[in-house]
Amino acid sequence: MPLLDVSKSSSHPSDDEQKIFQYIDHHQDTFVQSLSEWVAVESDSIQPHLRGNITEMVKIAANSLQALGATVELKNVSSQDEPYGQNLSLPPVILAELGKDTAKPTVCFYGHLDVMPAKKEDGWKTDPYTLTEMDGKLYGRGATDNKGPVLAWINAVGTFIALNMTLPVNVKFLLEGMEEAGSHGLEDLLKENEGFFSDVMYIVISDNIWLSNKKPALTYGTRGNAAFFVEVECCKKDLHSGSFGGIIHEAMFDLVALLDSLVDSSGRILIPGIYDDVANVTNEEMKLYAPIDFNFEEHKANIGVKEFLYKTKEDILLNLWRNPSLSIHGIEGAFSEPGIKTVIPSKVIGKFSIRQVPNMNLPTVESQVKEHLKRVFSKRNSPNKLTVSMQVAAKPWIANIKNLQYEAARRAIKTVFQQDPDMIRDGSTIPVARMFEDITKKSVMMFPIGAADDGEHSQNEKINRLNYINGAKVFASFLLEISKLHSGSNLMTTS
Ligand SMILES: NCC(=O)N[C@@H](Cc1c[nH]cn1)C(=O)O
Ligand SMILES: [Zn+2]
Ligand SMILES: [Zn+2]
Repeated sequence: MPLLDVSKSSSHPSDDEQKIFQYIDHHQDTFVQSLSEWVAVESDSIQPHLRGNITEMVKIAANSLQALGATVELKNVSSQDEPYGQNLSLPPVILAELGKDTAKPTVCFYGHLDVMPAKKEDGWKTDPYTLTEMDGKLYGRGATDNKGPVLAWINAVGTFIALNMTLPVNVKFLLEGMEEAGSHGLEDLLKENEGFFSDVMYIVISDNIWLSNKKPALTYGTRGNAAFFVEVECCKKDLHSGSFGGIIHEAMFDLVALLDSLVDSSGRILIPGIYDDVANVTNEEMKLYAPIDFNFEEHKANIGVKEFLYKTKEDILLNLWRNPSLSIHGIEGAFSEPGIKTVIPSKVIGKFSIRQVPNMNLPTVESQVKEHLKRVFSKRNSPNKLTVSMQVAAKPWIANIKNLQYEAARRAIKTVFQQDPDMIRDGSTIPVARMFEDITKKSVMMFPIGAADDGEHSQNEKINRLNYINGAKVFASFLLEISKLHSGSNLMTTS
């Protein structure tokens, strides 16, 4: 039975790696300039009127891949997006490939080119679409989620080509532009292009962050997401609260009561049955938590909270990674600008989502949520109209860390960062991870390069220059390692 001979994994860069790392160091300003050009495109997938920017961003990325000599296809997505009941076309998805050597393994990298909304007025120190460097940190929307890591992959592959070095593996790229909205249309696209994955052996995603500001990590699980709209309508149009307040059942009264029924002050979800299918924690799983380097004070300082809901490292990680959580995101239709507008909104939509985990089932979650909200609403004897809909349905993902690509990534991290990674899960959702496994049956690994304090989705999102540059190095080293491991040169046979 072949086993990995870990003792042979060196942390000293090979001659090829030294040449590659030197090239990356010498070209770091060019790489930062490319990131600046990418960040300048407001490729926001949440606001429908900005959809054209995503297509522009897709074309820029396609050009970068073509410049490497890749064969690039822009695939139209057959399904339509339906925000607010309007049909809107979806941006194309990039399928690209470099190398077709049947003797080499094929690694496919997935990334996304869209970003979360950002406005300077939200509390950014700098313009979110002007990459700005301060103290070695590159601030800008998408810097870490996910334009920086996508470019780090392109820079890693580009370095082999610039140095006239043979790529150690065949490389494919799948880059999409709707991830932040829940990867609309991607499932259909994967099904329509199964042939693209026929020779792919490993799929890598670099769309999350480490658990620490300094210590690298590899990720083996993410939660899913079931996002809901709960809409209450009380009248045909907004009303003067002096003329009508006190005589009608206001939509906001109902909505606030509904939202308040979802979760208690300890963070426990109050929807009956929601915890029934959550997988039990095994001893083997608990053993993975012990060596993790989790710094409470650093984590609190990164986000500016006084305390967490839980007191121990284990409880925090269990509740972040493998227990469900419910968050309330906002209310559409309610006045939220500065000042006070003395109006009764006619229709309000509460938005919340449940990060679900193995072995929760999405249709079950959907009916539990709908039943619960209907029950709470019926007790209020309100004449208003209630509509509940599930807007995003993304499944959780969990990997086998014994897979060869985890060993290759661990070795690459050891070479570039001179330490072993934390083996972590992530509370957020990358919808495509589980889609890939379900549709292509290929194994997926998450290989983050961003630090815990990068502020994904938040104000002042950033990536450290060092992480971005070392990201290119560690990805290049990974390609060399996977090729070595694959060819068996580092495999040991035991009887
Ligand atoms: N970096 C990954 C990420 O932020 N993913 C989004 C995806 C999503 C889930 N529901 C809607 N979008 C996330 O919020 O986890
Ligand atoms: Zn992302
Ligand atoms: Zn994101």
